[in-house]
Amino acid sequence: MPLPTDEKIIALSQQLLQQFDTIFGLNPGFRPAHAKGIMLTGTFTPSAEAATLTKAPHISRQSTPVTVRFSDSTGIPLVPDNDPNANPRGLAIRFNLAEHVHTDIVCHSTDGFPTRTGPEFLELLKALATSDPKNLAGSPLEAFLGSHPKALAFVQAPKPAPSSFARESYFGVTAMKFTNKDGVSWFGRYRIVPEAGNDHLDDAAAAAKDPNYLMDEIAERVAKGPIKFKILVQLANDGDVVDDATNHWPEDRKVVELGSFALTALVADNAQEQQQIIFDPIPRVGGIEPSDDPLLELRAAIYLLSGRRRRAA
Ligand code: HEM
Repeated sequence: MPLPTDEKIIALSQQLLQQFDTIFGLNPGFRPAHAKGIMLTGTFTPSAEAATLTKAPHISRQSTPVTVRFSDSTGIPLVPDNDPNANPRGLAIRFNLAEHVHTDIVCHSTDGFPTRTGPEFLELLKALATSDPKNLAGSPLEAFLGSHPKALAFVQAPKPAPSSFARESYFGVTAMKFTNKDGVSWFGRYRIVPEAGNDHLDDAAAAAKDPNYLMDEIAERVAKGPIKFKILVQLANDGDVVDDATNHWPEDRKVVELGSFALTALVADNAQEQQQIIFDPIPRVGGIEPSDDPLLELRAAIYLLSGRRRRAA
């Protein structure tokens, strides 16, 4: 996971990290976003049709060990799981191909993102830091959302709390370019879908939950049996915009099943492993390349810089 050499990306990454620190405070050893989480291990099995889409190594093997991290939003390590700001939830998946060789998927539970670029996202964070969410009239946040309809749509999109991390769907949001062994390529976006089905709580039911209900529930669930998800890829048609995380493709687009994974255990030394692992939004594996979406290289730099800081804490 190399750091980009582009100094503008590094400078913007540092500014974004600083802005998260301003909003959530400094919490050494924790992530500045998606701070509260839990890690599990399991196995990925490719589908029969996956090889038509990509020649990636985890698709040509019978199975691959995976490590996943479920998380709440915000940079607050003790955010209550039933705090409305804990949405969207995060899911990061690592396919362990060999010792120190891996490829990741990083996704969250809302299908989209508020801004197309990093500088715009920084503007949004700055507006957030200088506005009172309970009194938006005349605030910088109101001005930003008023002039950025996609950001407004993201903020207004329903984000109900799930009854379990295992009853939520997660979206890759940024498109990837998949290439099969014949050299044929498609752009696609990941969708991670729970075998148990989606199940969301209404506000009253969420408010009545324990502040640690999601972390506790997933530990209890995995002790009883495997937790399964399908990994799907929604494919772009020719002409669809493939470099803009705020742009949705119509629901009639073809969806291919890449495979499924079953989680079977909690990671031992969970807190220590969470501090160590740094997920990478860029796949860095043959057969799956990043699209030109400007968020990808920026996020790869930020997650690495942030992860180094976390490890050193
Ligand atoms: C400019 C856009 C974005 C910025 C600045 C940003 C920032 C961050 C930062 C600073 C972290 C902590 C990384 C670490 O310390 O390891 C993080 C983690 C995370 N982000 Fe983003 N993010 C962005 C876009 C996205 C998008 C589009 C998604 C969903 C597709 C997403 C999902 C996640 C998830 C799931 C994690 C937790 C990963 C883990 O468990 O280690 N982020 N983000």
